[in-house]
Amino acid sequence: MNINNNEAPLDDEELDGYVKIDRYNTDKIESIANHYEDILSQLGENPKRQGLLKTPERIAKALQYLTHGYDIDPAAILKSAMFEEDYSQMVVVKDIEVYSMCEHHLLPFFGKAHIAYIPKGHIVGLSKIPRVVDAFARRLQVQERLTNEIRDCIQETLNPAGVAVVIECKHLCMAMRGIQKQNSVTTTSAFTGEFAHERTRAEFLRLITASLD
Ligand SMILES: Nc1nc2c(ncn2[C@@H]2O[C@H](COP(=O)(O)OP(=O)(O)OP(=O)(O)O)[C@@H](O)[C@H]2O)c(=O)[nH]1
Ligand SMILES: [Zn+2]
Repeated sequence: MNINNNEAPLDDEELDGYVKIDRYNTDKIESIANHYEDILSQLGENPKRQGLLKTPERIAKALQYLTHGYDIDPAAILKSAMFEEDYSQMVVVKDIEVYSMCEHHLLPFFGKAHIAYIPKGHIVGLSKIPRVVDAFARRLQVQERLTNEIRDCIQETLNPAGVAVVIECKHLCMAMRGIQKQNSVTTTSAFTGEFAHERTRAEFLRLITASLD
C-alpha cells in the first residue's frame, strides 16, 4: 500500500516541548491500513473500488489522530504555564468541547466538560485546561475514567484547594446501535478538596448553568 506521510496529525507547533508526537508513524499507518483492507473485504466490500482505495489509509490516520493523547503528557502542559498569583476564588472554565472514543466499541462519545479549581498560590494558563481535557479525551476511554483523570492531573500538578470536573456526553454506541437512545446524555462528576463542601459545590454548579447573556 502506498502511504502518503505528508500531513501531520497535529498542527500545534507551539506544543513543542511537551508533545512527543511528531509525524504520522508510517509503519503503523501501513500496518493498520492493511488490516482495514482485509476488514473491508470481510464486510463484503471491494477495497479495490475507486471510492475505497485510500480508505484503509484514511482510517489508519484518523485512528492515530483520535488516539494521539497517548503521546501527550498532561501534567507537563499544566507545568508549562503555572504562575504565582494571590487569587483564591473559584476559576471556572465551562463548555469545553469533548470528543473521545469509547473503549468498548471504538465509537465516539462527545459533549462538554466544565472544570473549576480554587487556586492556592498558583493559577494556570486558561488554555491549558482544555488542553488537558484533550490529552485525556484523545485516547480510548470510558467517561468515568476521563473525568477522574482530569481531576487527578489538575489536583496533583497544580495543587489547588480543590478541583471540580463535570462532563456531559452523548455516546454513539448508545445512539446508532445497541439500545438506540438518541437523546440520552450521561453526566459524570469528580471533586476534590473544597468542593466537598455543599456551598462550594453549589456555587460551581450554579456557575456552570448560568448563561452569559
Ligand atoms: N460506564 C460506561 N459504560 C460505557 C461507556 N461507553 C460505553 N459504555 C457501555 O459499555 C457497555 C459494554 O457492555 P457489553 O454488554 O459488554 O457490550 P454490548 O453487548 O455491545 O452492550 P449494548 O451496548 O447494551 O448492546 C455498554 O453498556 C455501553 O453502553 C462509558 O463511558 N462508561
Ligand atoms: Zn461504547
